[in-house]
Amino acid sequence: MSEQVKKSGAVEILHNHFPRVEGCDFHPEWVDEIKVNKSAVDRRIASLSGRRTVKKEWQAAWHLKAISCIDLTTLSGDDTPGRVRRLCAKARNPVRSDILEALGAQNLGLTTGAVCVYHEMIETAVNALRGSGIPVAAVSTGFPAGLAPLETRLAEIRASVAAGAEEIDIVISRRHVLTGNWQALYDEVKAYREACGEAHMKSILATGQLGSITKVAKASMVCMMAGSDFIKTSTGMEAVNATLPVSLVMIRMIREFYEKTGQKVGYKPAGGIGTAKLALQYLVLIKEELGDEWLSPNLFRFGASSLLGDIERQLEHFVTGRYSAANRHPIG
Ligand SMILES: O=C[C@H](O)COP(=O)(O)O
Repeated sequence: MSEQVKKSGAVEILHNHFPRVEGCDFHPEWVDEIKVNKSAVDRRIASLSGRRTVKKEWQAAWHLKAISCIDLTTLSGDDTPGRVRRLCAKARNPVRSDILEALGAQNLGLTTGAVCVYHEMIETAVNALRGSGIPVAAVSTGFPAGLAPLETRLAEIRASVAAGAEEIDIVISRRHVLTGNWQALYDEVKAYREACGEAHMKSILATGQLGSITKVAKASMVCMMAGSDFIKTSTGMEAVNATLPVSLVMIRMIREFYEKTGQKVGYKPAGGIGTAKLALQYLVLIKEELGDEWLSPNLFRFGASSLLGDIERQLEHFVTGRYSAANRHPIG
């Protein structure tokens, strides 16, 4: 492995051997005191691209790190066991062996962070990933709208855990945020957490539907109080999904929750993150705002269906000097 790739501590695969977030009692005053200065957020994000450029071996190392943090996702009405098996094969071997060898990274044990599917595909994914240590994440609670009856949503979580999902991505009821009913949001997420048992829970806020970034910040805080292991931006199916400004607001809430409780909550931007360049901007933001500890699959994931293909393409360019067609890097 090249010295820089090695020195960067590019990848550590620690699937799920990480304590659950406990959460805490509901503190309405923590929600009331939250205020977000939108222009300050926009200025901070505008300064991001000019502040740090990562080149050559360092860039390759960051790309490998990004891969280790991907929840490789397929959430489509026409998903088939065959597609899910191909996706799982890619999760096990995310980068072509000739590229890894050229990077000297063939012994890294590189995999994606998880594979993310609908409930019906859990069994296929669990079988295809057996022995790899890669967890299966299942979207749940009536994903993406979350408007099934509460008992149905809770039963879906329990069924997905019983089927072998180690991570459950729940969707919150957006109406609780839009009407400012923070107690109802807390109760809902806490009930989801209980239904998850030992499975890790990621709470999807659907930020593009919450009306304002102040509401995003407040909803983030409530979801963490209720015991979310991760907070996640989007289902990938809203009109607006993950953005850097929204991410800054959410990770500052993660920092604030850590300062208040000592509990480390993970972050998962999802939806529309399809290029290696954008992925690196997210990693820089995490590094600068939360520090290196959060740059690990235990505390950071990308929810993405096509990002891996672009990163592999950039890695191939790094080792060969040539760009290949995107269709030479199929995902599933
Ligand atoms: O959570 C994952 C998203 O649904 C994936 O979104 P994407 O297809 O835009 O990468």
